[in-house]
Amino acid sequence: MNIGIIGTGNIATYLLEQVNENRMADGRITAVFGRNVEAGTRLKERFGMGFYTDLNEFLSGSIDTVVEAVTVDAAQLFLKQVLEHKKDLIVSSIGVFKDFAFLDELTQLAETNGTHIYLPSGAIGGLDVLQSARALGGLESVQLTTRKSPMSLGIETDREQVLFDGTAFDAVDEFPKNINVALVLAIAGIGVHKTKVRIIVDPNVERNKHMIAAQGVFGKMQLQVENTPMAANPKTSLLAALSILSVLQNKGLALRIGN
Ligand SMILES: NC(=O)C1=CN([C@@H]2O[C@H](COP(=O)(O)OP(=O)(O)OC[C@H]3O[C@@H](n4cnc5c(N)ncnc54)[C@H](O)[C@@H]3O)[C@@H](O)[C@H]2O)C=CC1
Ligand SMILES: O=C([O-])CC(=O)C(=O)O
Repeated sequence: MNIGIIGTGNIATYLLEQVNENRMADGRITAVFGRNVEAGTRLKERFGMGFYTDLNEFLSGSIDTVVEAVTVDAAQLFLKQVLEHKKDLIVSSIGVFKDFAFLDELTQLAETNGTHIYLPSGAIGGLDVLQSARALGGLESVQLTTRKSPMSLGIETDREQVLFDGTAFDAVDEFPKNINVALVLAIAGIGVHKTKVRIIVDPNVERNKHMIAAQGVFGKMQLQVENTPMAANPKTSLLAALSILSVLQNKGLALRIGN
């Protein structure tokens, strides 16, 4: 598998280390697309992949799978072209699908072109439970409570405070770099308007905590993950980068675990 990455930041660098240096997936990152020439050149010198600032040139090469690791706004610009070039697509900035019509459009494009879109579980879990629970439409409520340090949220405060209490739809606009997990929950569960989100800044926590509570005909679920923030970008949890690596490791295997 020849892998391409869109982005030259924290997740991109982590994947280059794990895949190209440590050989932790059956494939190689052969191309990176980005706008930061200095960062791209540094990555090229260290990991030996091609670096492109022209998306068309990047997508015209021999890559078969593309990992998006930029931002919600940038993902909006690039994702469609990836599928038009008949590449499989793994998305990090899931907030880009706040408008489900865009996800539907991309899904149809993937179907037409015989490719696949992967939405990794990112910094959370429990997506298998939500999908099973909604299989016959009986999932009634999903609530995410995210608790992060001021540093992880990129703000300064010395007191615990609820920063946001509302729907996943509105959370994405206010916290686009922190709440991709709300969107993947909404997609796996009951949608952006019914999925409820609370974001709390807490100077007493070091880890990025996500508590998911769901209820329905199936019963109840409560799941809490306490994530190690990544050194290069504490807004991002290590588990999010690991979940992309896991998609790369499992891609194409005969055995699938979970639904
Ligand atoms: N699904 C999930 O659970 C999680 C998703 N994420 C998301 O993953 C994405 C990547 O995260 P990190 O690597 O930690 O972020 P980062 O901030 O370290 O890297 C983002 C990169 O995007 C590049 N970029 C921004 N706009 C661009 C544009 N228009 N064209 C080209 N490049 C552009 C920046 O130069 C930077 O290199 C972010 O959107 C983040 O919010 C992060 C954590 C969890
Ligand atoms: O990494 C995390 O803990 C969650 C996050 O930033 C996101 O969902 O965007």
